Amino acid sequence: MASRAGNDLWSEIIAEEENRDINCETKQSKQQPEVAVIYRRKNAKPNLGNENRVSWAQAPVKRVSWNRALSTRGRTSIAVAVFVDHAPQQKNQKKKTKPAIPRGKGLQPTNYDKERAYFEEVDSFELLEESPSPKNIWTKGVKSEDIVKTHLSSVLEKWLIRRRLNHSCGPSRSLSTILGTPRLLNEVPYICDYSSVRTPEKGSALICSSVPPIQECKFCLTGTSVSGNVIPSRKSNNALPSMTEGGCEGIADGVRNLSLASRPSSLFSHRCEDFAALLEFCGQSAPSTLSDVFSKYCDPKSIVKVGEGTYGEAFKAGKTVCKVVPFDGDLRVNGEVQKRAAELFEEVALSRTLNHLRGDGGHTHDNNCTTFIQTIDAKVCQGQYDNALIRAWEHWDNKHSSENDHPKEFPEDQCYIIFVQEHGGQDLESFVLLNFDEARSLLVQVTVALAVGEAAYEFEHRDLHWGNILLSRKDSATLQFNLEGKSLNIRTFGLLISIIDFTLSRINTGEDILFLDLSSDPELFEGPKGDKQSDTYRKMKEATEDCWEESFPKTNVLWLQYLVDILLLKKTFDRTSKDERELRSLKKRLNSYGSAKEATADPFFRELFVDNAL
Ligand SMILES: Nc1ncnc2c1ncn2[C@@H]1O[C@H](COP(=O)(O)OP(=O)(O)OP(=O)(O)O)[C@@H](O)[C@H]1O
Repeated sequence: MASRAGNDLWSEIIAEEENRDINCETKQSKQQPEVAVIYRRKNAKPNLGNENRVSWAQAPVKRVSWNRALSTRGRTSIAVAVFVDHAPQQKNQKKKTKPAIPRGKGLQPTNYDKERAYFEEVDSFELLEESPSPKNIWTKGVKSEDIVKTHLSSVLEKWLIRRRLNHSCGPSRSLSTILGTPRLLNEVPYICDYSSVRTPEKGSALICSSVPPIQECKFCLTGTSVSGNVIPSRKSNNALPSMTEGGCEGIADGVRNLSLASRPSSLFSHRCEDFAALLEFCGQSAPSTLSDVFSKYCDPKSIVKVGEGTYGEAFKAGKTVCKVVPFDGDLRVNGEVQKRAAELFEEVALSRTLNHLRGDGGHTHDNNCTTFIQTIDAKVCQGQYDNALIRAWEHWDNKHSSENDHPKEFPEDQCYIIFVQEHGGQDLESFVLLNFDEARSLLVQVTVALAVGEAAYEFEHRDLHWGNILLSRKDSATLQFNLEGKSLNIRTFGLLISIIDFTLSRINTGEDILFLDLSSDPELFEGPKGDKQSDTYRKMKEATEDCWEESFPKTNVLWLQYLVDILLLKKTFDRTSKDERELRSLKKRLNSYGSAKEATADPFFRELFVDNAL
C-alpha cells in the first residue's frame, strides 16, 4: 500500500489549487454565459413543447427514510459518522446494523483526522451552501388534493392535447413508441371491479366516435377503502369524459369537472389507470406469478439473492438479475410506503429509453454506450413469494443480515414488478477496488456515460450513490462510447461499470419528459448535514431551484463530486499521495462544470482516452 499525503504536501496542494482556482475563475468569467444559462434554466423552456411534459408519479414520490436508506444500509455518512452522534433508527432491533465502513479485504482503520482536514480544506466553501434557508425547503409542499387533481388531469389532458394536434382520435404515440407496445391502451380509462383484467379492444378506441373500451381490473383496489360502487361511470357527474360526446371540448370540461369534483373516485380511478397502463407497458393482459417469470430465466433452485435496496430485492436468475419491487399495497415494506404503479411506469419507460443507447433497434448512433444497465424485460406479478425465492432470501439473510422485511410477510394479493436486467456485477459499496487505475477508469466511465445520456436525452440520474454503480472485471482493455457522433475509446484497466436504479432520474425522450417531482418529497432533503449523499440531494435542490422537470445537467456533476469523495474517503485501494491530490483537484475543478459533458474535457481524464482524446 503506498503512502498517503502528509501535511506538508497538503499545504503545497492548497497553494497550487488556489492558484489554479484564480486562473479557473478568470477563465470561468469568460465562459460565464454558458454556465449561467445552465443554472438559470428554471423558467427556460426545454427543446420540446411544454404540453409533452409528463411526470407520471404524482403521489408523494421517493420515500426515503434517512435513518434506513443511509445509516442502516451501510451507506452512512462519510462525515456524520465522524462528527455527529447519529443513531440510526432501527427498523427491527433483532437485525444487526451493517457496518458503516466498506466491506472487503485490506481495509484500513478510519482516519478521522484526515477526513476532517479534507472536508475543512476542500469543502469549507460549500458548507454555507449546504445550509439552505428553511424557507426554501419547507414552503414548497404539495397537497394531496393537488396531487390527485394533477395526476388525473395530466393523463387526460395529454390525450386531449395530442388529439387536438393530430386532428384524429388516435392515441398518443409517444410512450407506446418508447416502449414498443401497442398504442392507446395506456390512455384508456379503466374501471375496476376486482374480478378480471382484459386488454381493451384495440381497434375500437382508435375511432373517434366509438365508445371507449372499459377495462376492469381488480388489482388497484387492493387495500383501498374505495368500493366498487363509486367507480366513475360515464353517466355520473364525476364521470371520466366521454370520447363520444362533445369532442375535444367535452373532454376538456370533463377534465375540469373531474379535477375539481371527485376526490375519492379520482384517486380510485387513477390507481386503476396507472396499474392498467403499467400492465400494458409490460405487454401483459394480466399479472404473472413470480415463479412464472423466474422460471423463464433459470431453474428456480438456482436462484441466488445478490443485493437489496429500500424497495427492491435483487436475485440472480441464470445470466440475468431480477429486481423484485412490491407496489400498490398498503402494507409498509422495509418501513416504507410501497411505490405506486405510476412511479414504476416511469421507471420502466426510462429504462427502456436508455436501452436505446446500446445501439439496438436502429436507434441513434451519435450517442451510444453500454454503461446504463440493460433492462431485458419488465413484468407485473401478483401473489406470494414462492419457496425458491424465500430460500434464496433467507440464505442471503444468514450471510449478510438483511435489513429488509422477510418476504413471507407479503399478502396473497401483493403486486410486484420484476425488472429483468443484465448482471452488472457488484455494487461500489462492496466491490474491492485494486488500484488508482481502476478508480480513475470508474470515474471516466461514469462521466462519459452521463455525458452520452445528457447528449441523447438530457438525462440526469439524480441518485448516483454507491449502491447504484455496479462493477465487474472483464478482459477488454478499452470500451467504446459515441458522444455526439465522436467515437471515444476509454481505458478500462479491466473494469466495467454499470449504472442502475433510474427511479429519480429525469429524461427527455424526444416526446415526453419523465421525471419525479422531488419538491413533493421534503424528506429527501432532510438527511444529516455533512453526509455526502444527503448533501448531494440538497445541492441538487439548489441547482434545480426545486424545479425538477427542467434540465439541469449540473446534477450529474454533483454526483461525480460525490463519487470522488467516496473514492477518497470510503474506498481503500492502492494509491499514492499524488493520486489523492489529483482526485482532490478534480473535485475542485468539477465545481466549474455545468454538465458531465463539460467534465469529460477535464485533464484528469486525458490519458484515459485511447487515440482520440477529447
Ligand atoms: N442488474 C444488477 N446486477 C447486479 N446487482 C444488482 C442489479 N440490480 C440491482 N442489484 C443489486 O441490488 C441492490 C439494490 O438494487 P437497486 O438499487 O436497484 O434497488 P432499490 O430498491 O431501487 O435501491 P434504493 O435503496 O437505492 O432505492 C444494488 O445495490 C445491487 O447490489
